[in-house]
Amino acid sequence: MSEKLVIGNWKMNGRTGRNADLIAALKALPAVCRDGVGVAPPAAYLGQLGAALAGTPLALCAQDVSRFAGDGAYTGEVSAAMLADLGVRYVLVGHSERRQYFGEDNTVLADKLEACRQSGLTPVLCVGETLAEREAGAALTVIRSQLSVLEAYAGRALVVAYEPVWAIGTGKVAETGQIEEIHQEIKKWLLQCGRGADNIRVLYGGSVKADNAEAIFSVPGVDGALVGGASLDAETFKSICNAA
Ligand SMILES: O=C[C@H](O)COP(=O)(O)O
Repeated sequence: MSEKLVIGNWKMNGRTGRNADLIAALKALPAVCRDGVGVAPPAAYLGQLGAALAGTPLALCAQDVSRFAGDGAYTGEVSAAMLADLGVRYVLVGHSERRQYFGEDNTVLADKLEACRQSGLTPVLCVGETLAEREAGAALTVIRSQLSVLEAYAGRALVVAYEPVWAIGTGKVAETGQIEEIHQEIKKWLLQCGRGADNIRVLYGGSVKADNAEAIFSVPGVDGALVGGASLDAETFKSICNAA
């Protein structure tokens, strides 16, 4: 896709005052940039950001969603319907930190994808290999297995994010050749599954910073970025958005 999408994933960071400053700075981005920019705050701040972003082209995103679609006795959970009610457009599904710390597997993720579909949310399915898997030559096998959850996903709206686990928060960005290879493979897989890969953005994530964003965005097949740490600094995130 030609128009890039950049999502800032704040992870478990933020306080009301700091959030307001960050959003005020992002609202000052040129309109052409704001169209393809999303912010994923912790669930606790979705209401604050929803109000702050209302009427702007900046997209409200969620970092996670409950696998349970209906209201009910699921203490601590936030449903897709609630996210939609708050104005959320994109939801991260299967981020490597959810897979690592919360044991999320394809069974759980299939439910989350379906919950997103039912509420009209666009899931951002995150895939990526660990360093051990890459060194064992298993990167593509792992990614294909993670993508296989899409075989049961009936929704049309979809974004995929390739995030090599070894590049997340480490400062070690994947080489452009590695990024291009995996993005092309993901698109090929999507096509083989009968999905129009031209309509599905594939983002890169993992140590995207102001000084490497332009090179990453120029890699064929890269349709945007999922940015973690660098999205917490307004000026850095703005530089990344401008590079897109
Ligand atoms: O969701 C974002 C990714 O985990 C990348 O994080 P990072 O930019 O801090 O490496």
